[in-house]
Order: sequence, then C-alpha cells, then structure tokens
Amino acid sequence: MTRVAVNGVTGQMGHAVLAAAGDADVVVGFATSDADAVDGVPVVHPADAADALAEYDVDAVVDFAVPEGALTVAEACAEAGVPIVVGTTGFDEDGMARLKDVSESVPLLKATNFSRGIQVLQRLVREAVGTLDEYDLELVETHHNRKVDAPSGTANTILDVIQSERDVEPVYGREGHAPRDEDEIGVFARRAGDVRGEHELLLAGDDEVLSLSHRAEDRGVFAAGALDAAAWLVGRDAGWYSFGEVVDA
Ligand SMILES: NC(=O)C1=CN([C@@H]2O[C@H](COP(=O)(O)OP(=O)(O)OC[C@H]3O[C@@H](n4cnc5c(N)ncnc54)[C@H](OP(=O)(O)O)[C@@H]3O)[C@@H](O)[C@H]2O)C=CC1
Ligand SMILES: O=C(O)C1=N[C@H](C(=O)O)C[C@H](O)C1
Repeated sequence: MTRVAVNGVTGQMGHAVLAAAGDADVVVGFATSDADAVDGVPVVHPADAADALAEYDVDAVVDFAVPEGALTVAEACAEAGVPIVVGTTGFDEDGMARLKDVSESVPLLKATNFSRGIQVLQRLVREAVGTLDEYDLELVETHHNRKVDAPSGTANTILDVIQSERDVEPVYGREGHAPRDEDEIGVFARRAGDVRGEHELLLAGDDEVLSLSHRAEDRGVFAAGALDAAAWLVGRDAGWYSFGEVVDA
C-alpha cells in the first residue's frame, strides 16, 4: 500500500482521488481553507506540509491544486525527501524552473493529463502531424465553467508535440479580419457546464479532414492515473519523470 498525501484535497480532483483510492491509502490532505478533514482524511495547511509528510509517514504526494500551492508542497517534498506527482496545470516559466529544482532532490512526475487515452492521443498527433505535413491544424479544448487556466495544460502539451514536428505559430481565437496564415494553428478554449475535458486536433487538407479527439467522461480517470503514477514513483532516484513512462511500464 502506498501512503499518499493529496494536495488540493478539498477540490474537484481532490475528491476524485479520495474516491479512487483504497480505504487507507490517503493519509493526509493539504488545502488552505479551514476544513479539518475531508471524508475522514485530516487536512493540513500547505505551509505545514514538510512536518506533516514526516508525521503521517507519507510515501508520495499527489497534487491537483493551484500553481502556487503546488510549488509550496513540492518544495516541502524536496525538504522531506518525498516523491511528488504534479497534476496542477498553468505554471509560468518561474514555476516550471522551481519544479525542476525540486526534481534535483526527489522524484517528480508531472503530467498535464493523467488519462491513458491522452497519452495515446499525443503519440497519434505526432504521427499525423509528421505525415500530413501540409495540412492545416486547429486545436480545440472544452472544459467545465470553473476552470481557471486557458488553454488547458493538455492543449499546451499537444501544442508542444505539434511544434516538435512542425514550425507552427499559435493564434489564440480569431476575431475581425483574420485571414489564416499557412503556418498558424488556431487554438480555442471553450468553458461550459461540467465538461470533464475534451480535446480535438483537426488536420485538414483540401479534400479530406482528419479529426483526432479525446473525451474524459469522469474525473476518476485522471485520479486513477495519478495514483498509478504515485505507486510507480516510490523508490526511484531523484529526477523528472513523465506519465508516458508509467503507461509503458
Ligand atoms: N493532470 C491532470 O490529469 C488533471 C489536472 N487538473 C488540474 O488540477 C488542478 C485542480 O483542478 P480542480 O480540482 O478541478 O480545481 P479545484 O478548484 O476544484 O481545486 C483546487 C484545490 O486547490 C486548493 N488550493 C487553493 N490554494 C491552494 C494552495 N495555496 N495550496 C494548496 N492547495 C490550494 C483548493 O482548496 P482550498 O481553497 O481549500 O485551499 C482546492 O482544494 C487544476 O490546475 C487542473 O487544471 C485537473 C484534472 C486533471
Ligand atoms: O481542469 C481540469 O478539469 C482539467 N485540467 C487538465 C488540463 O488543464 O489539461 C486536464 C483535464 O483536461 C482536466
């Protein structure tokens, strides 16, 4: 059994991780609000995370929070020598550099999407964009109306994959007189209802259209992937790991 701490335990993903974990797997949670416990799991302020990681004998942290909170807890993991799985999205350059520093001290696995389907989608995207190298590309993502970062972390990761194959310039939404440039990729973020997460890449030639898409139907898919990643990460050397390594294991 992996003794897990959940950062962002009071949030949507925090609840999904609690639901996906076995009864005794989650031993403590972190959040800034006043909650003493969530589903019987004690809640500690992120500022006290390093002490709590030792007190609750935590094997690995699973994080789904906000960038500043993720960084506080990741740095506590570095101090306490505990591996961390980072699911939070929306880090800026400085935040990414701080995560890299953490990975010098402890194993850190970061993914913008813990569904196995998205891992496969990324591989298909690389193949399709490399092969259909003249086709126009357009990327669309849809998420629930509470999501704060845009485009989604997953859309940014898909964009990174595309840009490793082709020199395209993202155009975020279009308005007014906006003729399409040959080397651009339109990127669109929709926010509505409780959509768990949809991503679609359109590749269009003059006479055909290929659409590669993925839809998450329940947050449990992300929670299960992150818990698998946590179990996989325990006992590894310090360093930066990816979810693809877990999927391929
Ligand atoms: N990689 C993946 O597969 C997935 C990633 N995500 C990402 O996970 C993140 C969380 O998503 P979601 O659960 O929907 O968001 P919510 O807004 O529902 O939850 C955010 C959580 O973060 C907590 N929080 C706020 N400030 C801090 C802080 N300083 N330190 C620690 N915790 C803090 C909040 O609790 P409180 O206010 O009590 O502190 C809350 O529990 C987002 O970045 C989202 O994009 C989501 C789904 C899948
Ligand atoms: O906030 C969400 O909900 C999600 N966020 C991740 C992202 O930004 O890509 C992953 C998933 O799509 C759900």
